[in-house]
Amino acid sequence: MATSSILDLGTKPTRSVAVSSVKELANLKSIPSSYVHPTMTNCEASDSRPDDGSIPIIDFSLLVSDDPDERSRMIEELGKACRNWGFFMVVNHGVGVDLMQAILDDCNEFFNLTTEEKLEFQGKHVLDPIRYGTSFNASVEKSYFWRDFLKAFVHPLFNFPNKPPGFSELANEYCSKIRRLTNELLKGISASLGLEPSYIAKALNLESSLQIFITNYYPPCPEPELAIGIAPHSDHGILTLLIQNGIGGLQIMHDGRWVEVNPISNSLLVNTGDHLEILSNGKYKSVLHRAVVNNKATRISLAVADGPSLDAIVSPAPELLDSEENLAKYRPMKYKEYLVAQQSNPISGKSALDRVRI
Ligand SMILES: O=C(O)CCC(=O)C(=O)O
Ligand SMILES: [Fe+2]
Repeated sequence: MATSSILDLGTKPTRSVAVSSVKELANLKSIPSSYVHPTMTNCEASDSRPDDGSIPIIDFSLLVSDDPDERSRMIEELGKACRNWGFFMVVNHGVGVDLMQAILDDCNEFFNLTTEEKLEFQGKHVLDPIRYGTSFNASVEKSYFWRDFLKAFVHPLFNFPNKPPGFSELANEYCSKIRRLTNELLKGISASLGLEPSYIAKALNLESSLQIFITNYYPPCPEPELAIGIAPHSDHGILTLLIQNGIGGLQIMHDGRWVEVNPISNSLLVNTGDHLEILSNGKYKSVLHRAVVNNKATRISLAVADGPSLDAIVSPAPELLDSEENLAKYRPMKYKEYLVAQQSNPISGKSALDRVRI
């Protein structure tokens, strides 16, 4: 058994307890001290407000409609959502409800495999194409997240665990649909920036886009107010499309406050990533988000993140720059290097972007 995801819990008795997943901790009465998260003990930073219905909603069927007026209206809405929120819900997206339910069921089945079976998929390096693990990057973290995860690079090459039976086939189907949807959303987003619809796809070489399947497992936590499922961060790619098993927990930062996301049923939740911020020269900022935990029910989420090709060197679109008011705010960097840096360090807000910020 490799040591990288065996956590030393720092419990009071001197003998430390090693676990390879939080699923194994779900029966505790209190959380080990190593799971008390600093962002949660600071009341001001942990305070959140309910979603009051103001999160933008994008009707995908209108974005691809034959009616040019409907399309322009949705492109405008998409631009506003990216500029003001970095987050929106997509409805009428054409990804079947049955498929969404089935893939979430399979994610649950994966986490129900024995520890030994799951550890077969434990990656050792952040670029390993399949990685099962716990927390975020347990080898560099001081306090752990109440979260187990499976990450798989599913495009341009499809890598996936071979169990439970049928999971891989279903994931392939789901991720292809999400990729098509993402590409259409990016056409609209390009247009909303005043660029050719295919601009982003060409600039970031999306034919070989890195698509990552990330499923998160947050079991009930005995002291949810002290622990965090995943600490505040932005995603490194362009867009992430997320679904969940009906249990809430995702929060996004908006106007300086955490907003609890209450998804419209069967919608897909979309957030903008760091590489859209870089390409748009800061017009569309990546959104800070986090997942909180509860003491009642297991939450499962599935985030499918699309990013540039690993070899793409990304910089602000020259069409959005000039020599006066719109100087470049980010330095060019190869996506692969950005990804390794972000994933190798403890997660910390939007600190990965600081490496390229001018
Ligand atoms: O579980 C969630 O709602 C958020 C997960 C997330 O932010 C991530 O996997 O990057
Ligand atoms: Fe995220």
